[in-house]
Amino acid sequence: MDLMANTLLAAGASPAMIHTIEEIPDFTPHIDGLCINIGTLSSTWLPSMKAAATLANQLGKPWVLDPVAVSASDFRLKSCLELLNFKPTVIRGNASEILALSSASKGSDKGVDSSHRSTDAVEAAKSLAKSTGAIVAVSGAVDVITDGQQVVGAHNGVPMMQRITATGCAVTALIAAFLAAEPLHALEATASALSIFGVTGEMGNDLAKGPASLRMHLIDSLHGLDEVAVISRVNITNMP
Ligand SMILES: Nc1ncnc2c1ncn2[C@@H]1O[C@H](COP(=O)(O)OP(=O)(O)OP(=O)(O)O)[C@@H](O)[C@H]1O
Ligand SMILES: Cc1ncsc1CCO
Ligand SMILES: [Mg+2]
Repeated sequence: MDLMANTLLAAGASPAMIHTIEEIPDFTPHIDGLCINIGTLSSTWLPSMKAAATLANQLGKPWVLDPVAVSASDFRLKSCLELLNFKPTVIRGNASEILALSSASKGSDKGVDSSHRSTDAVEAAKSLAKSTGAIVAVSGAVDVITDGQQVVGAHNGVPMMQRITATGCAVTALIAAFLAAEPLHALEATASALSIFGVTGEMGNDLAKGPASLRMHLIDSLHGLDEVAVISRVNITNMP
């Protein structure tokens, strides 16, 4: 939650981290985008997630689902499948998560980190996009983004981003912010958020000594990002 909120602030967005069901009706009308993350799922938070998604849909606001460790327990898998009925605009997960969600099955994965490559989840991502109507993004060395037909790759980032917890959660939150700015262009917003986050990882890595200082320099790089760095570094391609 810390990294997610600070990533959003560095990008110029205005985060609020809300869990209590009593607060959903008061907070949700103020949103421009919603991020639902099941990382620390509980049986009391799930109804709040459904209530927030319902309101976002009624308000015509985009929302993003992060299916953290979806295949690690029956409760997570069932909860995620239920959340899909609330029509997320975008689903962003690592390859293991997208493979499991697409096949609606529990895997052999041990937890929140991926044991698959994003490029091995392209067909699963396309299938999930087609069955849900969502844009599906698979993070990894190449971030893969698809609407079920078109597939694009965002090639920025550094491997050490995997050594900081919640970089995936943070980029999902950034996708929500980009969707809030470009609600009619969900695929472009998603690819841009992933690419920009990767660029700030690259810039941060140039200054970092390890994961802890990368975390700090990544946030600083996002805060200080300018058009020159974006234009010279962003690397998004069509994938066959
Ligand atoms: N090998 C890599 N090379 C470059 N960038 C990477 C690599 N692996 C991950 N990334 C980047 O790190 C970020 C997090 O992606 P990752 O796939 O690790 O998410 P995740 O498993 O959901 O993370 P978490 O659960 O810790 O939030 C993304 O921006 C992704 O592009
Ligand atoms: C480590 C961890 N545990 C639940 S959520 C989370 C952050 C990475 O997904
Ligand atoms: Mg994750």
